[in-house]
Amino acid sequence: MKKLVIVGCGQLAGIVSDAIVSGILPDYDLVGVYSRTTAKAERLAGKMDQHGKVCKVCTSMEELLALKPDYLVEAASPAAMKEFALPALKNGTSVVTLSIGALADEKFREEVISTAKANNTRVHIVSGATGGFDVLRTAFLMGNATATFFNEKSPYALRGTPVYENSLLTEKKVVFTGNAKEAIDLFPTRVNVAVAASLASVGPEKMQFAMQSTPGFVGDTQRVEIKNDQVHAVVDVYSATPAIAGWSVVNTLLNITSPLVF
Ligand SMILES: NC(=O)C1=CN([C@@H]2O[C@H](COP(=O)(O)OP(=O)(O)OC[C@H]3O[C@@H](n4cnc5c(N)ncnc54)[C@H](O)[C@@H]3O)[C@@H](O)[C@H]2O)C=CC1
Ligand SMILES: O=C([O-])CC(=O)C(=O)O
Repeated sequence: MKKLVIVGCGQLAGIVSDAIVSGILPDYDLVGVYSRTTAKAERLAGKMDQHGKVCKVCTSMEELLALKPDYLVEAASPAAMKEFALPALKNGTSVVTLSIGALADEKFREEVISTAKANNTRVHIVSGATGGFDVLRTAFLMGNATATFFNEKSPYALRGTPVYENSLLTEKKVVFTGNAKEAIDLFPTRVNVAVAASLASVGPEKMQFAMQSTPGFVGDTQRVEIKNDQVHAVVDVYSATPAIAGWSVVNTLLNITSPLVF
């Protein structure tokens, strides 16, 4: 059995813990959880307890890592990923991350890579709200690739960001164009998906990114397009809710222990 812990006990973490309870991840014991709001970690651990599973509520990262987990699911935020990835990797704990935006910072990414190598650990980048990383990587490896990313969302999903204005409630507008690095700098918790697709292919600086706000739109469209001399591939995912990102963690955890790897 692999020892698993979760950092960040919100909506997506709940999908992972439900998968454990329902027996979809039989190779994992969820031994500990940690969240900034301890009540959320207690709620998640309480659910495990109801199903006869012992899961410790930790009040610090040190306490969580002292459980010597094999895998840590990061479902908190890119800021949390920046804070916790290196201590986890040094602890012998591999990281499965949703907050891939943290890795757009090249210096941090290089530190993560060297720390993982030195400690025989790995960072697993989940497909999140998109997918097709196999075809993106393959087309990139063939050479001469260019790639673009398009995200469509509701104006309500942009409240609290620098691009929000009331006119978005009635007018369709492309609110941002730039590269994936610039996008995550402007929307630090909302475009992890674009950074992930860029790391699988042309890199954060070379992935062209556009975000469109559409009145009345529900959910998200994430469309990645890659072209080289021979290949033109489009990965176009619409999702009514962010649940797909939580399920992509379940998929990655399954792949880690499966004899057949996708
Ligand atoms: N790769 C992808 O396609 C996607 C990635 N995400 C990422 O997944 C993360 C989790 O998403 P949700 O579950 O919807 O968010 P949420 O807001 O429901 O849950 C996040 C939880 O983490 C906790 N948290 C935040 N910072 C923390 C810290 N430094 N230490 C400990 N706990 C901390 C919060 O208190 C909260 O309980 C998001 O922040 C985002 O970065 C979300 C959607 C798609
Ligand atoms: O727009 C979305 O739903 C994807 C998202 O939150 C992210 O990539 O962080």
